[in-house]
Amino acid sequence: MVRDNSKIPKWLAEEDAKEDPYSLEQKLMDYAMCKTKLNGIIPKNRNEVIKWNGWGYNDSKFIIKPVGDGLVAFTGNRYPIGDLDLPHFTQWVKDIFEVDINHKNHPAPLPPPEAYPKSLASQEFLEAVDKAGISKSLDGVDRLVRCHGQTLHDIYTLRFNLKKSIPRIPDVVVWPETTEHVVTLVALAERMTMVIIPYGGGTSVSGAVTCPDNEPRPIISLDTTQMNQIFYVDKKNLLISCQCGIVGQDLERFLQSKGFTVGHEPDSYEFSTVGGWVATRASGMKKNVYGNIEDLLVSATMVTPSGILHKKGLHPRQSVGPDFNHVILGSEGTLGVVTEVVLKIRPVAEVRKYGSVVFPTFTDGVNCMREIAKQRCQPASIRLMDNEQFRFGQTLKPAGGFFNAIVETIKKAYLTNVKGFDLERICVATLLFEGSKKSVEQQEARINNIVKDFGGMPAGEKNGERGYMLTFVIAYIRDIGLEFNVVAESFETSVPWKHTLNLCRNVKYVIGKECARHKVKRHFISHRVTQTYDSGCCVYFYFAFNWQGLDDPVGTYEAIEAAAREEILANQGSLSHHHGVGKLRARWYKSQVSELGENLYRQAKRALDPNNVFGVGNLLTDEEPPLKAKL
Ligand SMILES: Cc1cc2nc3c(=O)[nH]c(=O)nc-3n(C[C@H](O)[C@H](O)[C@H](O)COP(=O)(O)OP(=O)(O)OC[C@H]3O[C@@H](n4cnc5c(N)ncnc54)[C@H](O)[C@@H]3O)c2cc1C
Repeated sequence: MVRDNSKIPKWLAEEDAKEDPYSLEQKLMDYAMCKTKLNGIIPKNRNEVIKWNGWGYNDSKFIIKPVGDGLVAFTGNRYPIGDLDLPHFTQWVKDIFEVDINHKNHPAPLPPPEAYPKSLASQEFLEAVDKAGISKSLDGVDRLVRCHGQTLHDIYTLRFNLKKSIPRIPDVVVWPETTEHVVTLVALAERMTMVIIPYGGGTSVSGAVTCPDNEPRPIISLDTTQMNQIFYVDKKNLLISCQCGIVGQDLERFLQSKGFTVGHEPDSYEFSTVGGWVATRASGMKKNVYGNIEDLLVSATMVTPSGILHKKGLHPRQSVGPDFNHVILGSEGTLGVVTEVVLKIRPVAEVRKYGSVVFPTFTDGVNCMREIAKQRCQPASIRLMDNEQFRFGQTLKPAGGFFNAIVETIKKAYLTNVKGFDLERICVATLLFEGSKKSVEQQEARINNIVKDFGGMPAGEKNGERGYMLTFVIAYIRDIGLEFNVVAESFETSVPWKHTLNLCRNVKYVIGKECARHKVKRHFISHRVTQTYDSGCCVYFYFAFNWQGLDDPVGTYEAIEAAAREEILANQGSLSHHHGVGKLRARWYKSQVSELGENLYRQAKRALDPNNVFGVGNLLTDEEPPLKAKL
């Protein structure tokens, strides 16, 4: 950590310490402590730490050990299932997908240096970047690892299609460190007819950071990860001011060491950035206590080709016309670069406690979630898995039951007092409580009471903790699936309570029907309710299939997911609760916001970015003049 104590802001020095119980001296000390550039988890050479063609840390992955008929294990020691053999999971994979573990698809290696397309960036641009003191790279690998996010399409292309051709990759990568650097880059791009794609953690699952195939202009990948400075922590007003490239886990590590938290934990928070959260309208698992990103964002600075969009002051609320934070939120890299933000913080909770609850059926579980939301007593996080996901989760334990398996808990209870729990029908909610000891106890008691009314029963703390751990590990499964002919992806929506059960049932039905139509022999579809609100919830689907016998696995997957999305919309679900629109869902954008709404967005784009410097191609399916590339 490098400390910079030199610039204490004027406003802070000028404040009247006498009238303020939080003394000026203390403030100055806090400020000095906080003006900090973090040593972030993502280095410039991101592929040294993170997989370039898959999810997560290089040292963490599912592998098949040559034991017997093949045994799945998870490597590394970052997660609780690290370095463990997973015989139940091995069997599950064989049973569900009928995979042949002896037939492995080997992913393509990184192409050699001469294989990358020549950069289209002009000498004039490169010299201007050097002159401004901004770090840059023309290296093929640096460019390749930033041409994509985490969609199935992206990862499949990198693993299996590179041998045929290299997709459109950025022409140059730049690492600005300040808002001034970004202003310079945007001005250069505007003057030299270039495109900028802001690149944070690259965890997008909507195609939002993927380079548009047909972009003829030079593409700059503006990597924000070196913009990772904390400006200050304001303990009195409970705010943090920082740059946009800070990765979630770095932000939390820093803040928690000072006794605070933002509390925003999307499942990708190990790698996603603050700027990415704002640009995609992210939602964290603990939103019930801390809020979604739109609740946490007090102020944002966005550099656009037309100037800097930034609203004055750090007011708790304003009635000053439409809130332009909401033009920045969800802009998906199409309007400018978010360079700095002020977010709300909270003191770290005294107690963090997990829990789990079993229900006889998913319907009981959803009805209970609805009641808990109605009474507004949701813990920090509450998630309800369907039976398929519950059974799948059970397989991710080593032989001999290292974990306190939920099945054991239920069996014991079944034998003693609860009759009628069918392991083929039950569903499980995992809970995470945060707060004071007393408030957590009260919340838990209240929830357990409601749960009883819906035929549910508590299933222990360990099972809950395990459920949350699995959230992070599940993301690693797709990579090994791809090696054995299984494609997998998730998609999500938000839906009013009264349509939730129908939506879940109908989407599963449509997926089954579409799989049959596309001659998919073995598939897996599962859902969970991940967020709850007064008026509805977020439903998150996992879908995977064995692609044996199919010519175009990704095309087939996309066709089936599109049918599922149509069904979601027909069942009053939204286009997205938190993944965003990107390129994947752009075809439905107009239908969701109305023609006038889409036109309003286009006019905002024209006002902020008239020459389409931020021509990443999200939200809109076309690029009408004047958004069309000008060459
Ligand atoms: C395993 C996994 C789990 C996930 N779980 C969640 C979840 O629980 N909740 C959730 O909300 N999302 C989740 N996501 C989706 C994704 O992590 C979020 O969309 C996240 O907010 C993206 O942040 P990022 O820094 O990785 O952005 P990137 O992927 O780098 O970029 C996403 C978009 O934001 C733009 N962008 C990035 N930074 C800036 C900036 N500074 N200024 C302007 N535009 C910018 C990009 O141009 C792009 O359009 C998950 C994804 C994965 C792969």
